[in-house]
Amino acid sequence: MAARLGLTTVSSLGPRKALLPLPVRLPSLLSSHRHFYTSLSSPISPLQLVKNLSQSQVTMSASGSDPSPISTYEKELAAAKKAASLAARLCQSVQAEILQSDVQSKADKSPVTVADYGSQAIVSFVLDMELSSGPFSMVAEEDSEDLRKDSSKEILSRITDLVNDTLSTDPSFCNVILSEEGILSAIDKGTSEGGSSGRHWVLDPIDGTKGFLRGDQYAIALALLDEGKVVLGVLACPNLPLASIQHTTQNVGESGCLFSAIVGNGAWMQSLDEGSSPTKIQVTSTADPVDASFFESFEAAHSLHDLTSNIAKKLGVKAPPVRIDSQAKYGALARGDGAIYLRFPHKGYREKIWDHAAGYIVVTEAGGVVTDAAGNDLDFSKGRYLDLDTGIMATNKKLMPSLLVAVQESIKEQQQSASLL
Ligand SMILES: Nc1ncnc2c1ncn2[C@@H]1O[C@H](COP(=O)(O)O)[C@@H](OP(=O)(O)O)[C@H]1O
Ligand SMILES: [Mg+2]
Ligand SMILES: [Mg+2]
Ligand SMILES: [Mg+2]
Repeated sequence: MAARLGLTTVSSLGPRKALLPLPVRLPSLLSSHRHFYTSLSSPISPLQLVKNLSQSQVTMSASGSDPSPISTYEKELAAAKKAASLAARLCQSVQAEILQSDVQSKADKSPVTVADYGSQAIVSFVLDMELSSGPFSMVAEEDSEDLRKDSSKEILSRITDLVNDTLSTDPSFCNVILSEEGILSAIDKGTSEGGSSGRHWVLDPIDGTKGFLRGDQYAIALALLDEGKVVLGVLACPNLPLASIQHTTQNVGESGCLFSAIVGNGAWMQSLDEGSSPTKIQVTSTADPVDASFFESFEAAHSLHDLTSNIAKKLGVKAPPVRIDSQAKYGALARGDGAIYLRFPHKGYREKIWDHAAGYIVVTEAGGVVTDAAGNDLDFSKGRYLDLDTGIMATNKKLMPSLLVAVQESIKEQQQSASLL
């Protein structure tokens, strides 16, 4: 099985559109979006713009292999897929030519790139445009604080170009040009605290930034919370092979997967290519740990590899761990490439909801189970952080009881040996 999956071929974006000298004023019909624009590349009436947007919304039919029946969150799912796919397109163009100057360090020393910011701006903008009715709340990883500093002028200009270039590839947004202030305010729509009431989008614009920088796996992870529950999730994984990664150590064949799920409607996967159709996916049905293999973080700083290998040994797993970055692990698990995902961060680390919400619903709708180390369901209703016992594990329903025992025994042993030191 793949120990590390590499980079796929990526395409570059086309040339920037020239700006018209006179900004077009948008009437009150679009007032909530007005701050986004400096100008439009050709005159277009607001009504036409609204029509273009609604025509572009993809609706899923209940026929063939498509998900059925049409559910409550259908419109939101179409918007989420569109937003994540466009963000993936932006990320692919940056990963193709990643420059050291495009990388910044956040206050906590974690890396953030022009693609993290650009992806967040695109998703925020597209969701807001496609679902313009009602209040919009989003809990997202990035904010604009560092970008508003004088030292970030160049980087902000690059992000603005990237976002506009990417939007220009979509027929519904090809006449839209965002200003730098529009980019900053789109990013800052992600500052919600979430919680147990109302609807909140949850976004990780690039999950696995370290993998992204290495040219490995990453994901654009977008979910919707409704009254504190995850009801919809989309995971765009541009570098994940479409074929199973169970038996290969190489990144062979075509890559670019879009996973999606609506509560009660199963989990689905399709190619990130335009016009692809989703097919239903399911977790593996294996009940024998000897046949099982497990995923974990590539980064040892993100999960205790010693502890997870002890858990796997106790359970009877024979295969070595498959270490890949990001929530691509949840996607691969949901389609049965492996049987278990283990994540046991170092003491004191607090998990954030955007690192798990989309992966959680994709796996649970594929028939899997995701819990903390005590076997409790994950609670996404407590704000920006997950409030949980020790770690996170995901597997199928048959393996979960023995996995829980192995996890609890291993944790106890680890605590005992720590107390002897
Ligand atoms: N010390 C730590 N322990 C656990 N997770 C951590 C961590 N430091 C960062 N992370 C999280 O791990 C995520 C990546 O997970 P993975 O290891 O599965 O690729 C990061 O998401 P970002 O890349 O979005 O910042 C970040 O939120
Ligand atoms: Mg993340
Ligand atoms: Mg991230
Ligand atoms: Mg990060």
